[in-house]
Amino acid sequence: MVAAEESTHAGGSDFVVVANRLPVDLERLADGSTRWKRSPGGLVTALEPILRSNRGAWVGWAGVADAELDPIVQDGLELYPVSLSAQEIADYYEGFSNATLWPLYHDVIVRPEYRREWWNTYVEVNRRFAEETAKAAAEGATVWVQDYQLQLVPKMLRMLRPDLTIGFFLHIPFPPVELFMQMPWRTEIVEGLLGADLIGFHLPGGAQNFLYLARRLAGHQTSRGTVGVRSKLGVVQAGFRAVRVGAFPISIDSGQLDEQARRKPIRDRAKQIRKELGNPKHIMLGVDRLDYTKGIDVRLDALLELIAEGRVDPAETVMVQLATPSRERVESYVQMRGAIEKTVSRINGEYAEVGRPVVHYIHRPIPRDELIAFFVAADVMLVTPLRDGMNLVAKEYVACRSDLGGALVLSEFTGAAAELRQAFLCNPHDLEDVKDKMEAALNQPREDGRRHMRALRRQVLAHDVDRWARSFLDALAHQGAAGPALIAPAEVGEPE
Ligand SMILES: O=P(O)(O)OC[C@H]1O[C@H](O[C@H]2O[C@H](CO)[C@@H](O)[C@H](O)[C@H]2O)[C@H](O)[C@@H](O)[C@@H]1O
Ligand SMILES: Cc1cn([C@@H]2O[C@H](COP(=O)(O)OP(=O)(O)O)[C@@H](O)[C@H]2O)c(=O)[nH]c1=O
Repeated sequence: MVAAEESTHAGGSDFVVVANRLPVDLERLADGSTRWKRSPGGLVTALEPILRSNRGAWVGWAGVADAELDPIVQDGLELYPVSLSAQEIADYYEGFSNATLWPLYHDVIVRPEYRREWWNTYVEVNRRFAEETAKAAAEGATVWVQDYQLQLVPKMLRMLRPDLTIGFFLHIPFPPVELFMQMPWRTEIVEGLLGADLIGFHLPGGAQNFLYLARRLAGHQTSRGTVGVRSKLGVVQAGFRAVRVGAFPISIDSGQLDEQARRKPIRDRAKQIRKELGNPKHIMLGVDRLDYTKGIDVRLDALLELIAEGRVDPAETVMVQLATPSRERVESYVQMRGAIEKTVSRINGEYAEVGRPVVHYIHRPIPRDELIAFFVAADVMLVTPLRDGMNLVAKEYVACRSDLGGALVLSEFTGAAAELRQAFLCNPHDLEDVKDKMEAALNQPREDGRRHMRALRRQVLAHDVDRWARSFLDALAHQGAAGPALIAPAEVGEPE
């Protein structure tokens, strides 16, 4: 860990976001030139508008190896690039972040690998992020550290810069205690997070799990009672410091998306998409990073069986799967891509006609406007993750449907399912349930669909990303002391 004596001088930013990635990736082109492109994933979707409205700075990796870049202002955002070598990307990003933490925190859908060399690099890289942040932040600044790649940064940063107010938000699920206990460096991670003043999770269950671990692994007293949504924060009494723990479900800029989706060029493009797909009766849509957590295989298997059983007619139904490439050098991702592409070929091999595929599969990032047009065009949106922290795509689909058309099939194992109760909720581990919900969504009477979509939209439009950020940052700004009712580590018991 970083020694307090190494303290760096304060920088100029009063509000600093620290995330593994910058909101833009540096792309090296074949002719040797470079350009910036939008980074993948929902974290960037959510945080970019917040940073813009707070006029803050963003510390993160530029997405390529060995890029020694000076701080830059890019499209109005102040960016502080952190350089990673090819070996660090392999050990810290692909290794510890995405082959250890990612599967462990997503219910061990694939087996996490525990390797000391990955852990050592994770510590080193977290230290570098803490040091870069210490340079960027002004005296007394607020720093908001993001996600599982940077769980040690809060403690390291506090040692460097005790003057800062530090928040941490976890964008992926925090696992059940019995799974987290597998982690060889479990105590270091809990203590790393406890360097923050406020730790946020999407759901109360994650916050509750963390409180239990703070008692059991770090030996601290914690508050009693259940954590609420944006209310009833939990407290860990870490020495003289009270660290607060809460649930803050993330969202999207729903008002802006609603407005964009109403524009004529988008609506025209949506009509054109329908036409290009052969004006089928039903369009089903999936939009995901190509990740094994997303359940793309589940929806393809369900479609295959529905067609085979005569419950879906391939002559009048198409599925579009937009799949952004993701973590392509991690072995489990390579395997999953092979399996998904095989199923796409099988469905098309068995049921497509010349010029009329049943599944349209696109494996490249889709520009924002095009994505919105797909949301407007789709009759049924398929969101079937085996586990997902939130899933912004589900909320984006709803925000784009001011026409009250469309239907959402949504896995119960997403954070979004806690809010979007009027969706066709399904258990992705139960293929018959997924099939039933897909069939029901395809055949939903129009008036029922309009009623469901109206209720879904009420939720998404009232709970936007601004509300998420405000509720977290307000709680961070108003630190309170721990109440009298604390549970001592000796009373550790079972997780609530
Ligand atoms: O940076 P990558 O490795 O390419 O991955 C992209 C992002 O994926 C994850 O997103 C999560 O955050 C979303 C917003 O809170 C949430 O809706 C989703 O459920 C999560 O999976 C990851 O957590 C980010 O750090 C990555 O940038
Ligand atoms: C496929 C695709 C997606 N997007 C955008 O990316 C994010 C995804 O966020 P979500 O929370 O659903 O999941 P992860 O963070 O990836 O785990 C969402 O805003 C999509 O609209 C995109 O811009 N382009 C794409 O091709």
